[in-house]
Amino acid sequence: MIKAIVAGAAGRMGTRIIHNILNTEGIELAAAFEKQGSPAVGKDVGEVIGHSPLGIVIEDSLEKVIDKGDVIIDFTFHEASVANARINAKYGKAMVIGTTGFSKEELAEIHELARKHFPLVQAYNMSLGINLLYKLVELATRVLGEDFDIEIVEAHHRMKKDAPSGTAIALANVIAKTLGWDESTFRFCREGIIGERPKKEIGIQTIRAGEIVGEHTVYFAGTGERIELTHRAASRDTFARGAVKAALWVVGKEPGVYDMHDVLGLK
Ligand SMILES: NC(=O)C1=CN([C@@H]2O[C@H](COP(=O)(O)OP(=O)(O)OC[C@H]3O[C@@H](n4cnc5c(N)ncnc54)[C@H](OP(=O)(O)O)[C@@H]3O)[C@@H](O)[C@H]2O)C=CC1
Ligand SMILES: O=C(O)C1=N[C@H](C(=O)O)C[C@H](O)C1
Repeated sequence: MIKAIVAGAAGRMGTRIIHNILNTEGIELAAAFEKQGSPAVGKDVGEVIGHSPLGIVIEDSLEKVIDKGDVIIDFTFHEASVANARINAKYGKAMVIGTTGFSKEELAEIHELARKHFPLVQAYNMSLGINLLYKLVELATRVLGEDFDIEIVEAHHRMKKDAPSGTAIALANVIAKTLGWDESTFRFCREGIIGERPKKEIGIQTIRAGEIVGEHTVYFAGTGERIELTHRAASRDTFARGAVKAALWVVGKEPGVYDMHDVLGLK
């Protein structure tokens, strides 16, 4: 039985990840923690996530619980995930990180720590559908190439702290890599007299509204025709299921950086 430690246990994703762990064979909740000072600290995790009591109290740091688990599942905040990866480098537990909003330096540090000290699944989107969408977008980009204008639109709930979404950035990276372009072609917003659209540009636009769980559309617009590839997440359980699958997969792997394509056998 794999023992999981959940970071950000009272958060939107942490809550759904714990429910999914409780409903999945082969994995159990060993511990949960939250940010220092969170009202959830000291409470039974079951009470916090809307479940019957589980006999596990939410702690306020990874260090206090890390000995109890085989894998840490972290969907928190960029700085918190970096701090947790640093702590875990001393223990070598498997890790699943779904957090978004990292700077390049932060992500590079997490990957470097993982390559040396622990197996890590890191992905900005753990749903099966989005991971298939990456493949479909790669194919469409290859076929339609530079003749079509490519734009990404992402929409999320009003509580989301980072923009654009990690998934939108990942989609832009798939497109850029396929075309042999780099990040200088990413165009994050437009305003004013912007002139005609350059050919070598990937637009990335953000909507923040209400309770939208997560939507991504990639437009391929050419002369006389347009293709739109859209993924809509209807519930956070789609991401949580992926995270639990990743946790089951990553325990026992060699130190290194893996993604959901490894987990889902899409490589
Ligand atoms: N990869 C994927 O498939 C998905 C990724 N995400 C990403 O996951 C992250 C979390 O999203 P979401 O659950 O909506 O956000 P929430 O803000 O609801 O949850 C994050 C939780 O982590 C807590 N937290 C912050 N710092 C720490 C810390 N140092 N130690 C422990 N807990 C901490 C927060 O506490 P407090 O509120 O007190 O700050 C909060 O309870 C985001 O980056 C989001 O983009 C989301 C969905 C899917
Ligand atoms: O914050 C969210 O909610 C989500 N964040 C991820 C991202 O930034 O790509 C994935 C998902 O769309 C939900």
